[in-house]
Amino acid sequence: MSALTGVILAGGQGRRMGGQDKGLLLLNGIPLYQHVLQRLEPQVDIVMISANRNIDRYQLSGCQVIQDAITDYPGPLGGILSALKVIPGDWAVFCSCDTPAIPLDYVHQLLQQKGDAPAVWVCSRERDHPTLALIHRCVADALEIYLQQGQRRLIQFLTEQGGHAIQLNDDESAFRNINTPEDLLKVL
Ligand SMILES: Nc1nc2c(ncn2[C@@H]2O[C@H](COP(=O)(O)OP(=O)(O)OP(=O)(O)O)[C@@H](O)[C@H]2O)c(=O)[nH]1
Repeated sequence: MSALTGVILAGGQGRRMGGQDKGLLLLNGIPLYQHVLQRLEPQVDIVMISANRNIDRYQLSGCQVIQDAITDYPGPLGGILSALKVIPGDWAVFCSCDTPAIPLDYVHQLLQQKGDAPAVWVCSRERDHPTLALIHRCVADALEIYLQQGQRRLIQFLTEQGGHAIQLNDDESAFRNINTPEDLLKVL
């Protein structure tokens, strides 16, 4: 397999967080995206960060920062498309910047169980987590058309491409994501 790139999705608007850049919020004194970076880095060959503001702060991590080609906050699929266009290998594995306790083997589990699918994503016992996804760059052209049509639904797109969910049985706390100030207080 060619180089596997991990991509931290940190390009959202954070409306439920009052418009703050969620990836830079401090959890135990460390920016949220750094928690993800620490857990993702050992699982992949390269890490890139998908961000649309505070680029210089994300660059301090030493990772390449990719900005969305579509500029009006197209949602996670916009970050996924921009990343698929620049990764050096065939596959990228994605993770939201707001999920600081991702399993240390989720990439391994996705790789082991993907079969021939061009895209797989995590589901836990409770729900789907489509921003924890392993995606082949062959879907990039179809994704560009999907976004040009104004469509934004991640699971729908991945399913149309022949993708499927893979269930991981880790404790639900591994998949907890932080969307609101209350969520942040709960994990502090
Ligand atoms: N590159 C990129 N990433 C995004 C975009 N929108 C969301 N994301 C990322 O995708 C993940 C899930 O995003 P959400 O929590 O649904 O959206 P959000 O904009 O961060 O927050 P809300 O505005 O409160 O929904 C987060 O890691 C976001 O940073 C976008 O337009 N571009």
